[in-house]
Amino acid sequence: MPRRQLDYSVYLVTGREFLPAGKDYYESLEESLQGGVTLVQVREKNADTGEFIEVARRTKQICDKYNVPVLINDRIDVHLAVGTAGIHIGQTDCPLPLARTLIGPDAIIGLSVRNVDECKRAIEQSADYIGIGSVWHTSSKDIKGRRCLGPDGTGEILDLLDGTGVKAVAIGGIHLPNLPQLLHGSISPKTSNTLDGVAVISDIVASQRPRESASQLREIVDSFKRARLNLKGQKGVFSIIDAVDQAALDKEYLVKKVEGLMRILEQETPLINQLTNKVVMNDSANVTLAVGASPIMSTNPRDVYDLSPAIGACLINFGTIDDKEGMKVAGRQANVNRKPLIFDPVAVGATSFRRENAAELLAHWQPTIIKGNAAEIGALAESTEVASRGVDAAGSGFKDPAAVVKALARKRAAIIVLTGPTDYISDGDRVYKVSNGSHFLEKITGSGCQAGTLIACFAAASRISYLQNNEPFEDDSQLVQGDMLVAALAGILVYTVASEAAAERSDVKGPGTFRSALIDELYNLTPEVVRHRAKVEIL
Ligand SMILES: Cc1ncc(COP(=O)(O)OP(=O)(O)O)c(N)n1
Ligand SMILES: Cc1nc(C(=O)O)sc1CCOP(=O)(O)O
Repeated sequence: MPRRQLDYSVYLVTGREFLPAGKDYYESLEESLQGGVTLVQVREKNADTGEFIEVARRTKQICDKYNVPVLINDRIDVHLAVGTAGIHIGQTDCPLPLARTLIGPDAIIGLSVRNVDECKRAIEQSADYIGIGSVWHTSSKDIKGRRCLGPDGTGEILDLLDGTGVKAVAIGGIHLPNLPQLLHGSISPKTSNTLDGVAVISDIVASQRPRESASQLREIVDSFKRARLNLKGQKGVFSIIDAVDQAALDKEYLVKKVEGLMRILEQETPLINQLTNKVVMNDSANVTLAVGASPIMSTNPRDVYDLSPAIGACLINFGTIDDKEGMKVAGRQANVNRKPLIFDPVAVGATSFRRENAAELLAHWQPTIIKGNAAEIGALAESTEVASRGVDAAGSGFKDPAAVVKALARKRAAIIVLTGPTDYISDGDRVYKVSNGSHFLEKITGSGCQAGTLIACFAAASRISYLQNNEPFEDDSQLVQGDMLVAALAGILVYTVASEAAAERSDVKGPGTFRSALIDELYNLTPEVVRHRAKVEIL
């Protein structure tokens, strides 16, 4: 007979040592169950056996009232003494096959997994579920010397579970503000497998109001699961929001969408916060104004925190990486406030310093759109193709650029924009190819950065368009609202079409005059010109 199925959605791991002063453990437990905790693990690191059994017994008594199963951390004897649903064991605890022999076929066994190899073993040994961790830094356990997996590392492990029946929760540093980031960022790149739930200690146990803490986590997990059910079969990361009939998805449809976004920018003037490099700051602010949006270049951590609710989108361009703390706060708050977050990882492959900083930022927040040239996208995709071929000016640097952007979009759960003489944009499902542009773009500094700025402007417009026109779609768990694939296309198309118009002007004699003409052409660009010139292919 198959073992009973548990609901892993919000998995409370207990920790009496983390209770706020004056809060009783059993009272906190009961409140968290009322908030919607679906599974409880009794974890006692300092109690002797008698005390552990007593705590587990009373915990089970309370959980039984709410029909919530209880598992025991590490101790098979305590599980047997209390008659709980099963155990959770770590890599250095009783080996799983032996534990299975001792506790019988009906009990649940969960196993901690820190990497792909441990996950393979857990599957071979028929674990019921795995606890993947630590996702982020945690103060609830000493994880010194261990690399935090981040959402993407979690997703790599989830890929192995698809079709195995083994369930998965993530653990370590999970709190309400980073939960949507984790759920989306861990969608597995190859199979689109997702977490079955999240395991937390401090977010609930250390709370003065565990009922509210549990219920807020539960709302987000439930909403995410409902959204994934609605999306069955769709692999794109953000196509969800503005899901369109595939038959309607032609160039005509896309250009019409871009035109609509251009009008919204002019009417609504969204504020775009740009943490960008010193070389391009002035031009980035000017192109923002030229398309109708409003620039602000704030980097101070306190300031970006306060600004976040008011902005339409946030751009993080880490050209000179002077303001990492501000970048961390701005990106995290963009996630928390569900604002589009555009990441331009300038020269990320060039030095280990840049690679490490990009990894740190990407573990801290979830970008909506990542824009880069071939070398940058190659570095993020961990591809050696561009480095070994050299970025040739006539191509993208990749043999199959469409496949690269598609795979990276799935890996990072973000829209990927690969810029170059031809631009490629993907959400992991669809790929758009844009062949507009001018050779002058390579002759001015910061053209890629300006493209990133315009993508941020149109992402803000797309969000506004969604809020004006659409029924809310599982808002609790969505990282952003609006069609971000079309937004990325709009940013690229408007920029490259304006560059063509600028290059054709008789007063443009070289890069200097081109630079000014480009701002003028962006300012004067009409939807009709975009329609007329657009060279967009749907691959
Ligand atoms: C759900 C879940 N996942 C992982 C762990 C960690 O277990 P373990 O590796 O045994 O470490 P300790 O909890 O014993 O410190 C867990 N407890 N629960
Ligand atoms: C018990 C535990 N195990 C981890 C692992 O990585 O295996 S992290 C962790 C602590 C989780 O606590 P919090 O939710 O407060 O971060």
